[in-house]
Order: sequence, then C-alpha cells, then structure tokens
Amino acid sequence: MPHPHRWHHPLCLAPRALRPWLTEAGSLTARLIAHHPDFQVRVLKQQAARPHQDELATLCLASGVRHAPTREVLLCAGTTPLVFAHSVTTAVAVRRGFRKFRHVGGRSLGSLLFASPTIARSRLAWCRVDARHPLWRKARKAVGPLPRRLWARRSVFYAGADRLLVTEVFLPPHF
Ligand SMILES: C=C(O[C@@H]1C=C(C(=O)O)C=C[C@H]1O)C(=O)O
Repeated sequence: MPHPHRWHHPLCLAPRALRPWLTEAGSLTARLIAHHPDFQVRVLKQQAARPHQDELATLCLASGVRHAPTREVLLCAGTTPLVFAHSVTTAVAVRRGFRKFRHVGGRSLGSLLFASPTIARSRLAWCRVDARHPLWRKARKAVGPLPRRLWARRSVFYAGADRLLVTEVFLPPHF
C-alpha cells in the first residue's frame, strides 16, 4: 500500500483562516509573536532520534539511519499550545552548517534560521496528518486528545550542502 501521507496536499482544502499561517514564508515564530505577546517555546525533546520514514529522502538519509539530531517543541501562547514543531537534521550538519542547532535551548529555532543570511529555505509543502503518522501521535502525546486530522507544513532549510527539515503541526482549539 502506498504511504497514506503525501506532502502535497491541496491547500484549497484548508480552512480559510488557517491558510495565511500555512503559507507564511517568513518566520512562523515572528507571526505568532505578532498575534500572541505571551509567546513561549516549550522544549519537549532535543536529542538524536530515528527520523520519520517520510523525512529520509528529503534529508538524503539511508533508511537504516537511527540517530538524527532532532528537536521537538510546543509553540505556546502562555500555557496554551498553538503549534507542535519537529525539526530534524543530520549528524554532519550539526558539525557544519547548523552548528548552532544543538544550542538553541528555549529560544525559537526560527530566530536562528532567519537571522542568518547564508541559510536558504525551500518551498513549503503541506499534509494532513492523522493517527497513522508519527507527528500526529507525538503531538497527541504532548497535548492530549486531538481531532482525527491535523494540518501540517514543512520546509527544508539549507546551509550550503547541509539540510534541516522543519515541520509544524497546527493545533486546535486555536487553529
Ligand atoms: C522555523 C521556525 O522556527 C520555529 C521554531 C522552532 C523551534 O524552536 O524548535 C521550530 C520550528 C518553527 O516553528 C520559524 O519560526 O519559522
């Protein structure tokens, strides 16, 4: 059976209010701060983890790779989670183009990525994830009960040959 989650879901199916968020080409962090002065980053995990199946090709990783530097956060307004963000890169990248990745801590990764003129970004891609997808299950674990399907977007940041894949899952009830 083909993998049910493909990253080119038609954007016209997204709720109108969500579309500006799904298509924001600048920093999502900056957009969230503009709407929520009490914006906060809650770090859930920053460690090596097995990349998701649908991340391997994008990061040019072989399917046997078990340890890719990974960061998972909740982007919150006060204590209310708005977005679950999952970022993954390669062992080489954190020693080269994305050296600062491991030291972001409680700051937003966006503040690092968009501050660097040498880091470029790919086009965005979209997907509706459900319980079959690890992103849905991770978000569920972090925030509790969720609707059956969630909108997610992702893009690759490039520092020379190095890649960092950032995926953002939009959480109800806010989105
Ligand atoms: C890529 C950005 O950074 C955001 C912040 C993240 C973090 O701190 O881990 C992760 C993904 C993004 O939602 C952005 O602001 O657009």
